[in-house]
Amino acid sequence: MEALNITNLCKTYVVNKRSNNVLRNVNLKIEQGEMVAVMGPSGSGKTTLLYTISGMDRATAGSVDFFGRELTDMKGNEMSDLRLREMGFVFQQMYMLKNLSIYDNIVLPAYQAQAGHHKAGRADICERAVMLMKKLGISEVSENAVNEVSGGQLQRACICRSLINQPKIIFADEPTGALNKQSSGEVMDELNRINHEGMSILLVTHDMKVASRCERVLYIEDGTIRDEFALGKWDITQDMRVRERNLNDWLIKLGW
Ligand SMILES: Nc1ncnc2c1ncn2[C@@H]1O[C@H](COP(=O)(O)OP(=O)(O)OP(=O)(O)O)[C@@H](O)[C@H]1O
Repeated sequence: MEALNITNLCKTYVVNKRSNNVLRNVNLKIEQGEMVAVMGPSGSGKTTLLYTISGMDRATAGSVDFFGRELTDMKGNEMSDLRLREMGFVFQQMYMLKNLSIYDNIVLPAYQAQAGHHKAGRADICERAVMLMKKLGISEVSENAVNEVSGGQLQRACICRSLINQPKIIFADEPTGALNKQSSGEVMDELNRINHEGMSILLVTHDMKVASRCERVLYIEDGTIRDEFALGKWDITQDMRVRERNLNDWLIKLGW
């Protein structure tokens, strides 16, 4: 089944009466369980694509079918609700609330999703958070404040937060952009693991190492998908250097 079917997606920003056609007729399908990277030059529209697909920005034209539902004509509150319950987000700037512990940050979206309902589900939420923190190796910092953990731990906490409502897809915008090489590798190990468990992931990156762990890489230029490269699903037995080399050769041909 397709997680996303995007047809003729356009996004135009108007600033000081000047139009900037940032996305121009983007067509794209993402299968359920796929892990896809978006690369391309700075300003080519990568983040805009992620924001427009996920309804954080309104599309100017075109269609976004998300598991059989059209998103572009959804009302604002309906869209926010769907984002909260069915989409997970991981950003370069981690946007954690500084006055809350790591645990409280992780459970917050689940409490939001429960607002108006009775509190019986709180034990479930706690169980899910504990399980996720264990899985991502951050149990020991669960009560720490946001400024008392490393960048890698913080990003792993953000991944826990993105998963707390059991979404259908994860959107990640430069998830390793603020991390050193080792933490970046650890965060990607987790995203790969989550993907192997069936989660669909669409991520934006400038980093070839990150993209080479994805199944498919899209190259966006001037707001259109110029080309794509199928790497196949990564598994631990494959030589990452070969994937990186193949991806690098393709990117060089595109003038990256
Ligand atoms: N909210 C906005 N209002 C007006 N213009 C915007 C807005 N967001 C992005 N843009 C413009 O859209 C274009 C694409 O921006 P976008 O952030 O999508 O590029 P990108 O490919 O993600 O770039 P980078 O790799 O540098 O992060 C740029 O020209 C940018 O100035």
